[in-house]
Amino acid sequence: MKKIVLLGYMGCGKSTIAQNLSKITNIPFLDLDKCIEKKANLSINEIFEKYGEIYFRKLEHEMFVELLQSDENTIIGLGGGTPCYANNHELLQSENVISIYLKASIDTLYNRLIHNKSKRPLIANMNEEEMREFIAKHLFDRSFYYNHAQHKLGVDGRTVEETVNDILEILA
Ligand SMILES: Nc1ncnc2c1ncn2[C@@H]1O[C@H](COP(=O)(O)OP(=O)(O)OP(=O)(O)O)[C@@H](O)[C@H]1O
Ligand SMILES: O=C(O)C1=C[C@@H](O)[C@@H](O)[C@H](O)C1
Ligand SMILES: [Mg+2]
Repeated sequence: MKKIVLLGYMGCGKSTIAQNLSKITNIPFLDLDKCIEKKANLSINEIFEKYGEIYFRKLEHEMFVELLQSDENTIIGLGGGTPCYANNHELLQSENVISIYLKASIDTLYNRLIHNKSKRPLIANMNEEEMREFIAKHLFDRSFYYNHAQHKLGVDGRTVEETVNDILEILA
């Protein structure tokens, strides 16, 4: 069964794009962060606070493998860090997977995340200057893993509809 896997940095639009793609294609969408929250019965913030990031990464890997093994066609929106831990980046190239990196610039990410950081524990407590520098360095470190995706789509200046259409072209 095919899995359409969307990946990229926090705020690149994985959840938003996946929801819209799901409506058009009628393929169910599963958000990895939400699946982890449901299984743990805790928010991502609570998992980080109570058990730490390493434990979160373990749950994240297990849930990613579980979602890939289901025998349904699904759209999976990864967490921002998912490809960068365990061997998750290798799973992006599995046979039944179509993986798509939603590639956003530092400016796009900063402008989106500055208004929307409270539910993202890695940046929740940063001021504006710290956040810009953090995103720049972090994106650089993570790009190696994101670039294991089979397809890359630039999302700067693109509307949700345009990006969804770009994905439909990849799937055609
Ligand atoms: N053209 C666009 N495409 C996608 N999202 C957009 C766009 N313009 C604005 N946004 C907004 O960017 C924000 C971040 O998007 P979203 O939460 O989908 O990102 P994410 O990649 O799922 O982040 P996270 O990894 O933290 O879950 C949302 O508030 C969304 O509405
Ligand atoms: O970029 C990251 O490492 C994260 C992104 C979010 O989707 C969550 O998975 C969590 O907040 C960690
Ligand atoms: Mg999301």
